Amino acid sequence: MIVTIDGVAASGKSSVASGVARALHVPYLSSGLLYRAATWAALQHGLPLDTPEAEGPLLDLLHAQTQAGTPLDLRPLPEGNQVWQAGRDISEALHTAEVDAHVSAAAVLPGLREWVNAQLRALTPPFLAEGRDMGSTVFPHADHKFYLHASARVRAERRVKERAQDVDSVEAALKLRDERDVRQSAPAPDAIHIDTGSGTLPEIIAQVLAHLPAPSAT
Ligand SMILES: Nc1ncnc2c1ncn2[C@@H]1O[C@H](COP(=O)(O)OP(=O)(O)O)[C@@H](O)[C@H]1O
Ligand SMILES: Nc1ccn([C@@H]2O[C@H](COP(=O)(O)OP(=O)(O)O)[C@@H](O)[C@H]2O)c(=O)n1
Repeated sequence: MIVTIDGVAASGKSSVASGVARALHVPYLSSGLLYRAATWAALQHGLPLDTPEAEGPLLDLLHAQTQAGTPLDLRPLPEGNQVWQAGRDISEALHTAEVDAHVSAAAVLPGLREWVNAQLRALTPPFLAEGRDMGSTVFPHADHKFYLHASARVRAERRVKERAQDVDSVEAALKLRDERDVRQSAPAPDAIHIDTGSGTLPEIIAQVLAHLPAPSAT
């Protein structure tokens, strides 16, 4: 079984995916964390991301890291995905305002989208996958699809607890990222839409689970 959970920035995708995945005893995959990791690697190496010409050097860097035995390694832990590189957990560095500000530029590069999608499609179901285009593009034949949304203010008020910024600037940054991500963020036509502003996290997880078959006893 494949379940996709897509939605706008800070709509609750990874928290909901984690709760559902734990209830079902299956892994969840955070596609956004891979986009963030590639962006972080580019920033570390001083690679520009804001032009179409950025794609070649970025893919070369990712390829070279793989060849050197130090690839960006997504670990789909149920309590929260991590990315490791060269024996180090780099996950914390991926959720900074700097990565937030550059990731959408990287995510428009078609070669980077292929790099992410190939890694996700190489995995064996059952799993949940969360991001923007999991249900529309990457796993169009998924068994169950969800699309999460909430007002920009609600999302900013939640995210501000994770960033050292004020709520107005977090809201402005979220809206800007939504605009920049609009191309890959169209909901799959068969996705069930859920407003995560209208309930607590356990309630939203229960709402998703109500649409899914009960987990097997084994
Ligand atoms: N009802 C809710 N549904 C989803 N997330 C919620 C809810 N209430 C609070 N949150 C919080 O919102 C924040 C953003 O959620 P997150 O899972 O990081 O979103 P995304 O993966 O879409 O960026 C998290 O701190 C999460 O715990
Ligand atoms: N399937 C996906 C997932 C993320 N992304 C990109 O990766 C960025 C970070 O995604 P994320 O899911 O970690 O972001 P949040 O919603 O958690 O803030 C997004 O702003 C998009 O630019 C994408 O293009 N396609």
